[in-house]
Formats: sequence, structure tokens, C-alpha cells
Amino acid sequence: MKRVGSQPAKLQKKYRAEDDAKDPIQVYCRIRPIQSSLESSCIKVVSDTEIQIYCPPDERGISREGQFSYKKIFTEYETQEVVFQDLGLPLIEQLLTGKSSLIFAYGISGSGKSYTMTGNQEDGGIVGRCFDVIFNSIQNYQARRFTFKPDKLNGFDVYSMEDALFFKSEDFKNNVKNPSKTSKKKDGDTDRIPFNYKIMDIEQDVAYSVFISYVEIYHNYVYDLLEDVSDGEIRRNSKIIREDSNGNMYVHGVNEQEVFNADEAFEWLRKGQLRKRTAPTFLNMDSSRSHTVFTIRVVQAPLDTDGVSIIQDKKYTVVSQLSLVDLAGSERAGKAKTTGQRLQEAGEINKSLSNLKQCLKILYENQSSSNLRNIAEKIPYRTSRLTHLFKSFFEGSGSIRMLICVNPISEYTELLPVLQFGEMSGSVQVKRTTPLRMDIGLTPGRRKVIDVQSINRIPCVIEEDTRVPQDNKINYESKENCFGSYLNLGPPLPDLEVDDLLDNEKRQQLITALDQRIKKKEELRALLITQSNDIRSQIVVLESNYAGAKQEINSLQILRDQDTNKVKQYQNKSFLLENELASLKRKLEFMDNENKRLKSDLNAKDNMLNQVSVDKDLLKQKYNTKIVKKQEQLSREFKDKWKVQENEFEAKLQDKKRKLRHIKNIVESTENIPGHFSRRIVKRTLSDESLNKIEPVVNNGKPTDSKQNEPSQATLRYLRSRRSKSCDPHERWIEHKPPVPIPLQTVMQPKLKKRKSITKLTDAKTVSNNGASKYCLLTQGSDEQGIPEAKLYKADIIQTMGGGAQVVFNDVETLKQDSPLGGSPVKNRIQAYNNEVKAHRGGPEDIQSKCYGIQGGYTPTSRK
Ligand SMILES: Nc1ncnc2c1ncn2[C@@H]1O[C@H](COP(=O)(O)OP(=O)(O)OP(=O)(O)O)[C@@H](O)[C@H]1O
Repeated sequence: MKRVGSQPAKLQKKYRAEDDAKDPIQVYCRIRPIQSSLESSCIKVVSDTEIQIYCPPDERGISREGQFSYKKIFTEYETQEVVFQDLGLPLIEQLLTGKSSLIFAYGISGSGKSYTMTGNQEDGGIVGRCFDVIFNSIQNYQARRFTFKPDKLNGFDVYSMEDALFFKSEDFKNNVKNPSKTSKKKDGDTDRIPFNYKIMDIEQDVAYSVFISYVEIYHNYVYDLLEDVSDGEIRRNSKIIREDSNGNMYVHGVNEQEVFNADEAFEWLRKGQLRKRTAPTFLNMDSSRSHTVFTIRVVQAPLDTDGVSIIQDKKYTVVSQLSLVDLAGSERAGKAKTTGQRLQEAGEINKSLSNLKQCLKILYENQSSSNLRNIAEKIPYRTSRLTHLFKSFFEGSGSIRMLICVNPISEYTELLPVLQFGEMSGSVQVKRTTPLRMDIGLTPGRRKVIDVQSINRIPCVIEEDTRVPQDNKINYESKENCFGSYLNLGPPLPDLEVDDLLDNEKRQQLITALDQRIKKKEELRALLITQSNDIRSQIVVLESNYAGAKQEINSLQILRDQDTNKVKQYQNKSFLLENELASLKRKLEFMDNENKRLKSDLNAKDNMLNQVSVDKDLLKQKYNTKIVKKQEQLSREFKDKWKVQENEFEAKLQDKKRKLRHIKNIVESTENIPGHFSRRIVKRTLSDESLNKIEPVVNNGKPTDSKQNEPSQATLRYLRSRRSKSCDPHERWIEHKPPVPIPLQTVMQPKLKKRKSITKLTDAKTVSNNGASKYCLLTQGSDEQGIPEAKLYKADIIQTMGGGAQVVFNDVETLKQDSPLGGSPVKNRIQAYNNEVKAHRGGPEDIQSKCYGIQGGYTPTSRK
């Protein structure tokens, strides 16, 4: 016989040691629908396996977001059925093949964990659907009630049919005595809608029994929710967790109920839920205050060679379990608004959840490649009952699935750790438990043979009506003998003794009866053949119909799948669009506020600008009046100064006029100077009319010919002029001198004792190598009035460290010939000379030009 399932302890351990394969914890995420249109979601579904959460910008304009990936994301539109098919159904298949699994729902309070795990009457959750699928699948292969009984050590004892019948009668008596302990439907309980799904491919040569238990972990104590206490009884004893001989953890002494159909199991679930501790909080009106663990255990034992009875050997019994855990929600006291007892509960819940997180984290770190030292840190399973109970799962006694439930209206900071924990858990690996097939040497298909023969249906799997007797009355109607008249070949054979064969009459009766039977047999055979043929042809028709229907179903399924996918895509799209719309709305709101703020800023600045311009105008006005006042004051001062200066100039003018008059008098008195006092006189052109007037030279009171009397002419001479050296020495001059000699002091060149004269300065060594300490640059030019002047720019020569010299100018000396009467004597002399030349050539004679002619043109030479 080929068997699928977890094996007896020793065998299992042997196989596990050989098998090092590991699987990651499969993490799913379900998003709860938003209940009010006013609430906005902070979750965006990116794909089937990825979601994004984001946090709207805070007051500093910083927004945050995070992306997480899981095995699958169930959006708010996914139904309970879809969630079950993806999450629960594969685990039921495993369960029936003897493999254990664990599902736990994790999330913040009010995120939909209980809704997903247990659901409600109309829309059952994973637990209820598990019952339906299990019983739909095994209904023809169930063992008689009480064939298996828990041995209190997490195993099961197998009993014979007689023992089972005995236990059954005992149980029946108990139920009759204590009707309150039997579960009854209450008035008002609506009928739940069963989930019609059946696993077809299950092992048939075994008999199955299903046991359920339901515990809660409250304040780190384990309580049995199906404990055999009457409903009014308040307190139950806490249970302890133990390890069985296979290393599996179990709740010692827990009440395991054998159930025969989904309704019965559902009744127990309902009963347990009534006992479960819940309380209203701000986050959830029916908040779980404890972690609950619903365990379904399937016990399987192989049928014997005949396919009739179960092999009563414990070592061939296979037990697998599915634990469905609804964790209490993590909650912040502030948000849940809990106080007193609720606050204490929340503290305990958070403590056990954080230990669960810690265990998985250490498991992950021990497994991760970054753990280079390869030293596994001890995992604190025992710190909390929750992790202690599932220690064996984390160590590889079954597969684990986690469902992260999220409420999209939760805050970013609340969601972040939940989603991070989920993502991290998805990286934790647990040992793979492959269902092992053990050949116990029996022919497969034993049950089928018996079924086909339809003889004596397997007593061990005949199900009696297991329902609780209505009104405590026993229903004695047993199932009808189904073999009926087909096996009756005719009238009964006459009772014969051996001696009766000698009696002809009796022998004839026997022969007739046998003939009738033979005839009946022939008839039956013919009937069988016709019926077989009919059935065959019907089967052929049915098969062809079936093939057609199957094809049609397949094509319909394909169409349905396509439609479903399309619908999903549209749903996702619309969800994304809604999210985008919401975020755009938020942005718009933010921009509106910003706009308003900027407008008010602008207005304030406008007002400020107006104020500033008013201030400016006032200031301008103030300064304008000040300027006007200042101008008036300045013009008054200027007028005063002007008057003073005018008076000064007037005084100076008068003084000059007086001096001129004095000179004039001197000049007029020259007629009395003896003729032999020949002297050089320079005639000046005077601005003063009286001075400009040149009077003719008078000789003894008589006017003389100008040419004749040239040397004795009385002319205005410039007293400081110097005789030019360029005059020809051979010329002979008549010198007309004034009576009083005038000192000649004009020096137009410097007198430098030790000097070197140069005309060009091209080489710096000329200055540096001559041992000179002074430098003089001589320039010659004329001033604004055209009077020639020589300028001496004097400097010190300072020797530098590099062997050069630096010339530092520190003085300017200007040499200029000036006349007390103004004008340029040199210029006048040049003019006079030119006139003289003209006069010599016989041009018009003029006393003034003659005077200049005597003096000759002297151009001061410049020294360099
Ligand atoms: N997918 C869903 N569809 C419709 N309603 C939902 C869904 N998920 C949750 N709800 C509703 O949200 C409410 C809270 O859900 P539930 O009690 O399952 O939260 P919880 O996570 O178990 O909370 P706690 O941890 O406090 O027990 C319930 O009224 C439930 O009906």
C-alpha cells in the first residue's frame, strides 16, 4: 500500500535528517476596504506582489514612502473565497496528504485578521471553508466515530469496531444525561452558506477522522475554548505547553473534539468564539484581546487487506495538523484609547508580538549569509507561550504561511513596522517536510473493490447519523439493508433433512425451487447483461457528454479567467487612479494654501512698499527745503566773498596803476638822462593805455628824425633782460640805457658743480654706476601766457640691493622770466626783433619796433 503522510516518529526523524531542503515562509498581504469615502488610503498596489505606502508631506514638505513585496497582495476587492483559494486550499491538500501547516494573521488592531480567519455567518473565513473542503473531500472515507481517541500525549490510539461502538453508546448516554453540553442551534442563528469544493485526488485506502481544538493565549496563559464546562461557568484553568515524543509542541490536556461534518465543526467554532475574549476599543468594536489558535488534526489509518477494517497498529497512524492563528492586533494605547484592563491586555499583546518578531528576526539572522561566524544565536521561543507553541513549526515540522492584514487608513508610521516585519519574515527559511509515501505491501484500490462489489459495505466507514438526538429521543431508524431483492433468487429452499432426499415429493419441491432459481438466475444474468449494456451505452454517452462538457467548462473557465483578470486589472487601475486622484487633491489643497499664503505675503509687501515710498517722499521734501536753504546761504556767502575779493582786486589794481604811474614818471624823466648813458632798455607793451602810448624820443626839446635819433630814444625797457650771447660780436650797437642801471638777475639754468650732462637716458647704468646721488631733469616750455619757462625736476638716486637704482623725485623748480608789468618779455623781444628786421629792410618805421630792434631777439637757451 502506498501511503502519504507524516510518518511515525523514528521514521520521520530519519527522513528529516536526510532532507535539508528549505522553503521560505510564504507571506501574503490583505488590504482591508476603506469604509468611508472621506478616508483616504496611504497604500498603493503596484503589482500582484508589490505595494507602496506613502506619507503625505509634513510641515517641512518632506514626504516618505516605502515599497514592499510579498508572495501575493489581496486588494480590497478580493473576496473571502479568493483569499481562501490562494491561502487555505493548498494547505488542506497538504493536510489530507499528512503534512502539517500553520497560518497566522498579523496586523494592527482592526485590520481584518479575525474577518479573514473566521469571517461571519454569511461570508465565512478561512476556518469555516477549511471544514467544508475537508468534509467534502473525505466524506466517503471517514472512519467510524471513536475509532481514534487522543492518547493525551499528542498522539492517537486506534480502536476496534466493537470498542468504537461501545464508546459511542457511552457518549450517547452522556449526551442524553447532559443535554446542555451538546451544541444546539440557537434561534436566530442563520444557516451558513457552505463552500462547495472538494479535493478529488486523495488517498482512498485509508480511513480519516477529524479532530479540532481551539485555544486562546491571554496574558501569556493558554486557555481551552472548547473546555467541557457549562456555559454559565466562568473560569477555566490555564493549560501548559508540552513537547511530544516527536518534538512537536502541544497544549497538554486540551479538549480535542472529533467532528464528523462541517456543520458540527462550525458549531464548535461558534462555541469557542463566544468564549474568546473580545472587547470594544476605539480601533475595533470587537477587538480580540487574546491570540486564538484553531487546530484541525486529521488522523489517518490504512485499511486492511480486505479493505474492510482499519489496521489497528498505532505506528501506521498518520497525524497531520493545520493551525489557524488569529493574532491579537498590535495597538498603540493612544490610538486605541485604552485604559485600565484593556491597556494591560494591550501591553501583553504587544509583548508577545514583539517576541514573535524577535524570534523570526534571530532565525533570519542565523540563516543569513552575513552570519559569518556561523554561531547560531539562541532563539527565545520560551519567552512567550505564543512562540513556544509554534516552536516546532519554526524548526521545520510543517510549512508556514503568514497573512499581513493592513488597514489602508492607518498611519504611515504604524504600517511601516508591520510591513517591514512581513517582508523580513518572507526571507526566513523553514525545513521542508515532504509527504512521505510508505509502501506497507498491500494492494492499492482495496476500498474500490469492495465498493464495486457492493457487498457488505465497509463497516468501519459507514456513517451513522451523528447528529445530536433531537429532543433527546433516539432515532432507531437504521440504514436500510441496501442489498434488497437482488440477492433473492426465488422462493426459499424447502427445509430438508438428509432423509428427505429420499422423499420424492420433497425432492420434487427442491428441484422445482432450484429450477426456479436457475431460471431466475438466467433472467437475472440476462437482465444484468442488458443492464450492463444499457449502463455501458449510457456511460459512453455520459463520457462523451462529459468530455464535451469538460471542454466547454475549460473554454468557459478560460473566458472566465480572462474576464476575471480584466476585472482585476480594471479594479487595480481604478484603485490606482483613485489613489492618484486623492494625492492630486491633496496636492491641489496644498497648492491652494500656498497660493493664499503667497497672496497675503504679496499684499503685506505691497503695503510695506507704499509705506516706504511715502517715507521717501517726505524725506525728499525735507531734503529739498534743506538744499534750497543751503543754496541761499551759499549764494549769500559767495556774494560776500565776491565783494571782498572784488574790493581786494580793486585795491590791487589801484596799487598797480599807482606803480605804473610812477614808472611812467620815471620814463618821462629819461629825457633828462645824458646821451652817453647807453643802456639796454626793453620796451614793454602795456595793457594800460597810458603805458601803451609810445612817446617819441625828445632831443633837447625838439622832435628828431626817428632814424637819426635812434640810440637816444626814450623807450620802455625791460630791466631784467639779458644780452644774448648769440649776437654777432662784430655788430656794433647803440646802447640806450636808462639813467639808473637795472640789475639783471634772471637765471634760466641751474648751476651744478659736479655734473655730467646727457641728452638721452637709454641705459639704467648711466644713473646707477656713476656714483651720482642726485638727478635733475630739465624741461623747457612755455606757460599759459606763452612765457618761456624752464622746469627742473629734482630727485634722489637710491641704490637698490639688486645692483640697480631707484630715482625718487622730490622737488620741482620752475625758472621763469617774469615782468612786473605782466606779459612775456621774451616773446615781446622776439616780436621786436622781427619788427627791427623789417625796419632795416625799409618797411614802415615805427618807434616801438625800432626799440625792439635794438634789443634783438633773445631766446633763452635751455640747459639739460
Ligand atoms: N476585507 C474586509 N471586508 C469587509 N469588512 C472587513 C474586511 N476586513 C475587516 N473588515 C471589518 O473590519 C472590522 C474589523 O475587523 P477585524 O475584527 O477582523 O479586525 P482585527 O484585525 O481582527 O482586529 P483586532 O486585532 O482588534 O481583533 C470588522 O467589522 C470587519 O467586519
